Amino acid sequence: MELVIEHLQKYFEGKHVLEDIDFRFEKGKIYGLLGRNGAGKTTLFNCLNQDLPIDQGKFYILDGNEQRKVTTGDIGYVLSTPSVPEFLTAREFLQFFIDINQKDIPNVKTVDEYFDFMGILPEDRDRLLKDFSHGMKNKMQMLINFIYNPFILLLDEPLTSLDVVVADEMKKLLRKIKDEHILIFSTHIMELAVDLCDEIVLLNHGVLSMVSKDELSDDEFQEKIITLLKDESL
Ligand SMILES: Nc1ncnc2c1ncn2[C@@H]1O[C@H](COP(=O)(O)OP(=O)(O)OP(=O)(O)O)[C@@H](O)[C@H]1O
Repeated sequence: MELVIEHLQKYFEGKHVLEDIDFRFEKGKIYGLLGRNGAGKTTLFNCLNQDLPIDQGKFYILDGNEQRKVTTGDIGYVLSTPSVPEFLTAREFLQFFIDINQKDIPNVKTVDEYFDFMGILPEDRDRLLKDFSHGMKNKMQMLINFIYNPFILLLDEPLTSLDVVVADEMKKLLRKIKDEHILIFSTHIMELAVDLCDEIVLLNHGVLSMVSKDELSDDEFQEKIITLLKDESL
């Protein structure tokens, strides 16, 4: 299965942010999306998640020879600024999420099993989410996405605010689930992208392009990416 994007364009008040996104994301891979500040990574995610209307082009899922629309159930989106209902406790939020999505969640576990899985401490489980740190809110967001298990997961700088232990667990988890998913991961941390991702994709001047690693070492590959981003910004 593939996520196919054809000639997608997005403007904001005359600013042409996404000029011609034409790309195929394949199941079974983690894609690292790199681009300079303001390149349009979040805008692309918002378009794919159908939070923003696109101005031109289309995107769809290709399953064998069958094309089908991307539905909201196909996509999970972990935002860089986590958005959680602050007036609920972690337990209330998770229970509510499970209740309303029960029919779409295979092998539902107990709320505490999910908290254990995500490393959310017992003393935090009944606290209001408004008192959670940025990283803890991020963990809650990641958790509901892992539970819902959408085919495509868009991750907008998700590991940046997690502590090193959780970030490492998340990396392992992403590697574990990648065979059945398309994972697109935006980050400014080059080492993370090179370490975690199967493919590096650059967004620059409104266009996506894949960077081939060839026979390069990790260090040489990182140099190549920086050079490309610098050159293309001229
Ligand atoms: N709702 C909006 N209205 C107007 N302009 C917007 C809107 N959202 C984004 N933009 C503009 O689109 C461009 C791309 O923004 P976007 O947030 O997608 O970039 P990014 O690659 O995610 O950046 P960063 O790496 O800094 O987070 C920027 O110039 C931004 O100002």
